[in-house]
Amino acid sequence: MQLTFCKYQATGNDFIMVDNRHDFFPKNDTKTIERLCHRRFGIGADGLILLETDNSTDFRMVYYNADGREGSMCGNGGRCIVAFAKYLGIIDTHCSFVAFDGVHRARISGDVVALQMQDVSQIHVKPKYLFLDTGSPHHVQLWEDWETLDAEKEGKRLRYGLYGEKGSNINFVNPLESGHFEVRTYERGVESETYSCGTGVTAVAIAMHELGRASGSEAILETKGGNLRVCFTKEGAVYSDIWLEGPAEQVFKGSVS
Ligand SMILES: N[C@H](CCC[C@H](N)C(=O)O)C(=O)O
Repeated sequence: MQLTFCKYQATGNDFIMVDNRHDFFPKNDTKTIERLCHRRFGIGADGLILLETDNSTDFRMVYYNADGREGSMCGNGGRCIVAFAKYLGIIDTHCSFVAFDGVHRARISGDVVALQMQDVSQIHVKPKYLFLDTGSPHHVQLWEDWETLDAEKEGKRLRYGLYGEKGSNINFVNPLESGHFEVRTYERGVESETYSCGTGVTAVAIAMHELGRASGSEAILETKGGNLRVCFTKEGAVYSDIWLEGPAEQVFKGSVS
């Protein structure tokens, strides 16, 4: 298979982007997707994303984790595909697209993409952590010994220990000054720590607000790959108008056979 692709990154969360509007991509070939994402044997990426046609929105996003399996929503990937759609000339500055968890609106200005996430109403608050779904499942836990945190080891332990085979993404949080949080994320499907996770920082912003650690309706999340901004409104128990904003850029183009 001759495959042309573009490589994108958003705060260090990186993706292989493929224009699949002609429906040529072997979507059930888990092994090929895994190999393309492999950092030694392939292009290297945290995930692979297909841009496809959709009848009622500007395009469809199909997201695969680096293990080759179709994942749930990806916030950073969602921001990258908006930049890709702009590059392909499909959209201008505003768009809507459909993904795993429904329709998203987005806007792009320079290299900054803001993406609207689905409303969140179910938040499980446990004594040591919170669990919520922001398009993907997320465990959010405050972590005290930040400097010595082994996110890879602890993430794997919680991902399998608490959530079994289906798993969850695991976020560790270090509160900084008001409304600012440092976040490290272990991603299921990649099965390691990534530089940043969009649905993850969205979950962290909401979880911190829920715990009363972020009084306003905005949070700045500092990840290994840079800063992201999440804003939202809360009415009753529902978080709505949730926007995830930050940089997303094309890194290179290429082809593989
Ligand atoms: N990196 C992604 C999250 C992918 C979620 C994926 N790991 C799964 O649970 O299927 C993001 O920016 O939101």
